[in-house]
Amino acid sequence: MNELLTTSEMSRADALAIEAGVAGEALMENAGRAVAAATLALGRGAEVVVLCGPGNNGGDGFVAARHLACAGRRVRVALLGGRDRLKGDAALMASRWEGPIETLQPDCLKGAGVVVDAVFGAGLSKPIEGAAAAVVAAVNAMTVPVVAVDVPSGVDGTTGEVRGAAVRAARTVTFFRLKPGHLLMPGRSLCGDLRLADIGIPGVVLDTIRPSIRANGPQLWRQHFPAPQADGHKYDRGHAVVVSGGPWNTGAARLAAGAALRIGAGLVTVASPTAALPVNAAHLTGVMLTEAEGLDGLAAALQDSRRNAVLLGPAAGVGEETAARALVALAAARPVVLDADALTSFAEDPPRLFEAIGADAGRPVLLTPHEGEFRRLFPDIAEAAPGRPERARRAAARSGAVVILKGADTVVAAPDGRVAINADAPPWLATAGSGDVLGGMALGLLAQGMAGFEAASAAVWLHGAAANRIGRGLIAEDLPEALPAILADL
Ligand SMILES: NC(=O)C1=CN([C@@H]2O[C@H](COP(=O)(O)OP(=O)(O)OC[C@H]3O[C@@H](n4cnc5c(N)ncnc54)[C@H](OP(=O)(O)O)[C@@H]3O)[C@@H](O)[C@H]2O)[C@@H](O)CC1
Ligand SMILES: Nc1ncnc2c1ncn2[C@@H]1O[C@H](COP(=O)(O)OP(=O)(O)O)[C@@H](O)[C@H]1O
Ligand SMILES: [K+]
Repeated sequence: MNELLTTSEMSRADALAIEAGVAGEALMENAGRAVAAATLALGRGAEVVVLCGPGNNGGDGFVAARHLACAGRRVRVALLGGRDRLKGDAALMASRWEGPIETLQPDCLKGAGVVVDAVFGAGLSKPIEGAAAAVVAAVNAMTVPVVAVDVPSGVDGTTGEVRGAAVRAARTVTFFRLKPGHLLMPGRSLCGDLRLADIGIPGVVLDTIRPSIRANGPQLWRQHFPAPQADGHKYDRGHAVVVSGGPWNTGAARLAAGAALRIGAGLVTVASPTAALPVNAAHLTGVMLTEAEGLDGLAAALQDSRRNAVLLGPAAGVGEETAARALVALAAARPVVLDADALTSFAEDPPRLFEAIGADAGRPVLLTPHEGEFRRLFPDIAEAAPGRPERARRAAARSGAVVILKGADTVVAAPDGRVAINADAPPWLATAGSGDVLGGMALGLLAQGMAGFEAASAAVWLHGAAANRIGRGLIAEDLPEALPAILADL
């Protein structure tokens, strides 16, 4: 059930269900009935105003209106555009609505105690303007609960972006499977409480559609998650290496190293420039320390093949020195996580990085950019691709790396096209050093042999889960400490 369907995949699901013998009319009837059921308890008997658009979303609205009226609610219906524009099942459902149909405009909302928003759903094809925009503004100025049908009108179901204007709903009822736009920002913040209704589309249609986007959660990677063996040795759980910045910039590497150890790497070593050895030594206990001065020093530290995964970037400094170190790490035939300054250091010449990744396509490389770092490495993709999942997917395909595009709605994409969207992280996770901890968590999972996409998705989810457990007041140092309880629950 963690598949997410783009709007075009959803219309394919609809068509395949109809091909398999389910009546389109029945799908719409079930959808509208589910909306009515989700609306009935709201507004304590107050009048419901159902706002219908010219397509099938409006058709669902007509069905909901009929069921609400049958259940004894006072209901008014307003339609955008003439009734003669309605086609197919939507026209049929409008004909089954026995009450009057008003013209959609802000005045229709007078006296409403609950609003059902059935203006636009999956068929949103352009920015909302004119009369529809005026109604959206009027709805959002009210304090009554709004139930959105499929998506809040104005939210793009595939990208979560607002086109022109969008309704802010208290509840959203969608059908068959969630859509990416329910989890991506700002869409997620406009949906309110999300409900998923079964409308009779058989699950087997997914075998044909093969959706590539999923909601991130343990279902996606639990079976790949490393479990310590009773007779295991610490070396069986990998030896992760985190490259430290200079003497004034060492904290980020230690945060990452602590997270790698907490998530189960058998050993973790900070590889430090000579001048930073004393400060690192003064702070490290379970994490080990080794000298890695300059490029030769790093290459020498990575000679030991038991050191089987490397993270570079946190507080590394932007410039040629860091870019060259990243190339040394990538040349050493083991999983690599590149974060922060290691990404920005390739802003002048991103293909140089992608070539080095491509030189050994067999091992996983993770890139962990936030939006700003992403734009520096993939400026054209950031400009042109519609929505964060597509941006991350194109970046992964181009770079050959798993891309973790960080934010409130972190997206993980693999070069083979798989995408996971994370929707559970709380806003207090945005705090100094939290990205370094995420890099360390991903590193620790790679060191334990987890595959790239699964390691990245698991790290992102556990990072958010740790933040939820800690609550407000979180600082980055707390995140690794919260992991044991979450791992125990997995
Ligand atoms: N698929 C399924 O399994 C099921 C789907 N179901 C329901 O169907 C919904 C999708 O229906 P849909 O495809 O008819 O699209 P919908 O959202 O009603 O809008 C299309 C109309 O709006 C118009 N329009 C668009 N944007 C506009 C704008 N900015 N400003 C002005 N006009 C604009 C657009 O005009 P056009 O683009 O043609 O010019 C067209 O007339 C889906 O969300 C779900 O609720 C359920 O019944 C159960 C089964
Ligand atoms: N509004 C938000 N809600 C939830 N998580 C967020 C939000 N904003 C940022 N994050 C997360 O916080 C972390 C910040 O990482 P990053 O940008 O690298 O910051 P830093 O460099 O300070 O560590 C990322 O994991 C990101 O996904
Ligand atoms: K809607």
